[in-house]
Amino acid sequence: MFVDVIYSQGTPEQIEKFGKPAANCNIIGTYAQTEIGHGTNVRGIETRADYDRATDEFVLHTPNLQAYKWWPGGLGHTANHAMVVAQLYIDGKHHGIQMFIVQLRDLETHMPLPGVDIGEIGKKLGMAGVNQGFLGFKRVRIPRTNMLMRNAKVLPGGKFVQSPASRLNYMTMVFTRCLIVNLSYDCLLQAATISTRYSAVRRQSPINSSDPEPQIIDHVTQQQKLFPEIANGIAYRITGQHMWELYELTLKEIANGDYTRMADMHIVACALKVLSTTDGSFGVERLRLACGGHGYLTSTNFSTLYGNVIAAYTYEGENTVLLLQIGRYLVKTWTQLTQGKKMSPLAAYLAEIYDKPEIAAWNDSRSYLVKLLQFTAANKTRLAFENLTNRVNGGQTLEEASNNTGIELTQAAELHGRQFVASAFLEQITVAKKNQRSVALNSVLENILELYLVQTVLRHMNDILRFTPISDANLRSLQNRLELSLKKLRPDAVAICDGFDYHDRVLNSTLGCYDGNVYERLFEAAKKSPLNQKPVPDSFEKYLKPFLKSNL
Ligand SMILES: CCCCCCCCCCCCC/C=C/C(=O)SCCNC(=O)CCNC(=O)[C@H](O)C(C)(C)COP(=O)(O)OP(=O)(O)OC[C@H]1O[C@@H](n2cnc3c(N)ncnc32)[C@H](O)[C@@H]1OP(=O)(O)O
Ligand SMILES: Cc1cc2nc3c(=O)[nH]c(=O)nc-3n(C[C@H](O)[C@H](O)[C@H](O)COP(=O)(O)OP(=O)(O)OC[C@H]3O[C@@H](n4cnc5c(N)ncnc54)[C@H](O)[C@@H]3O)c2cc1C
Repeated sequence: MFVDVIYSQGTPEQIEKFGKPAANCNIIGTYAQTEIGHGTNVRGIETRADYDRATDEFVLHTPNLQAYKWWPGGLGHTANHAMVVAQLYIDGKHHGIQMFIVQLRDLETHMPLPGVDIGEIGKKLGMAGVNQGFLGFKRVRIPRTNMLMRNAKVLPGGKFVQSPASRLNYMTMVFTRCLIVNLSYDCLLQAATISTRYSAVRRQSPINSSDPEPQIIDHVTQQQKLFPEIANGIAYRITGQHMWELYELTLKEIANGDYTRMADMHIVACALKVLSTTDGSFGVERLRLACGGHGYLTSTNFSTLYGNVIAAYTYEGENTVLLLQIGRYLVKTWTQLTQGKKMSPLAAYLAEIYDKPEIAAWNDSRSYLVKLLQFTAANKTRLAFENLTNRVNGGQTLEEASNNTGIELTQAAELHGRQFVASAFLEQITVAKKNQRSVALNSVLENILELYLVQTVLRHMNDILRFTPISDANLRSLQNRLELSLKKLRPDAVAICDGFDYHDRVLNSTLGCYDGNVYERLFEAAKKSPLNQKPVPDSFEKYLKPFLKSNL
């Protein structure tokens, strides 16, 4: 984030002075925005940067404990620089949040510089490899030229020049949200590889009592735990590529002074970050649970994967807050529809359904499943819009009405995200089929798409049933399609996971190794336990023996 924000929002001189050394790891920076008192509400942060005209410097100051930077990765003991997000004041006048490059530690001794109070924030649920830190400033001075000034500027003498687009300084958060989609599917597909390989090795509970114990992967309920997660991970891998293409296009247009795509890019990044971390977190846990007791051992590495992905549910925009951002966008879009305004491509489906508010008769096509999700998302948006409007008409401010409509707004937002992923996945697979020479690969990918769409529609059936005339026969056909797609995926499941090509060292799991020797690896890992280094632990003489002899 430190490198990205300099390259995307720094001047050429700042890129030369800080960006290149940071990219080369000659300096190590962190992105210090969150404070102990504020994370979501960026505009509420309290660290100050006051411009001193006499010395042409900024004075960075932490006015109180709540203003201490808290959480930035690497800040505790690794970084020697930080991109500090602070409120800018010139002659006491507030000019919003800006970004300031601050050196924190001596480059030779790594000692904190004068006025810098810095340290580590303590043990976490996961991400043991990252030292999160705290940071307080006592009137630390930095040159004026250390404020990122590609967009907003402070000229010598203190004249402030406004950024051409107010949210440009949020673009690094958008970039990181896109990165997090990669992180989420990566964790999910690693967990799917571990759990699928283990399910092909583990034998348990004969299906016919006269038969030998089958591989647990042949229990259909086990397939229902594993295969939808493989489909989810591939869905985010493929739609994530589409998201990155949008991101690169947005950057190109920003470089040409065109900021119009930023709003849609923000919403796409919010949607995919929320859905991929939500599905990634619950998917890793479901895959762990699919391994029975052994899944509870840390040697399986599920806890590391879970710790990594569940953190991303919160950081870079807590998921509920990002859903509310999408909800805000949906209400704004629906308002524009009532005013007859033109829609951007991201909202084209809303315009289509607004103009033609009935859904076509059921058919078994995959595109119909996408239509079901779009129709439901549009009607959830309509309902939220109507209830919010009634609240405003009843005298509430727009903000109060939005808060009171928050539940429906987040539900509409999730469905907006689901239809985005479903339609992008369908589109990408359709394109891939045309370009693909391998018929076998086509049928595997098509079956994964089928599984993804059917399970997503079944997951949201309570909302779909509210707005569409789905019959019992239609529901039965969906259940049959689910069971058929699981059955079709069964012979390819292990090969698909092998195709993700995770090395044993990366999976780092006693259950997920390529050779499938799980019991030997479980036992080998147990033997390495410190508690097994001698037959009688020290605690026997110290505690257990006196306990056994005592008369409680
Ligand atoms: C093998 C693969 C490996 C990959 C490895 C990848 C690893 C990745 C690891 C990443 C590690 C990251 C570690 C974590 C870092 C952090 O957490 S950094 C801190 C992150 N903090 C946040 O994200 C804070 C979240 N809060 C916000 O973003 C904002 O406060 C808000 C919620 C968006 C609200 O902002 P505010 O300024 O109050 O705006 P609003 O009043 O709500 O809306 C005003 C308009 O602005 C529009 N808008 C908001 N944000 C953006 C944006 N980013 N871009 C464009 N536009 C934006 C918003 O839509 C409103 O528009 P209108 O409705 O038209 O007015
Ligand atoms: C592992 C990890 C690494 C991190 N790394 C960094 C980093 O490198 N740099 C950095 O700057 N920060 C970092 N963060 C901080 C992270 O960005 C914040 O934790 C995150 O933005 C959430 O803010 P918060 O913690 O203040 O939670 P809060 O915003 O206080 O959220 C608490 C609850 O309040 C709710 N809430 C908040 N606002 C609203 C609203 N408007 N409407 C409805 N509900 C709301 C939330 O939904 C949530 O349920 C990291 C955090 C973690 C966990």
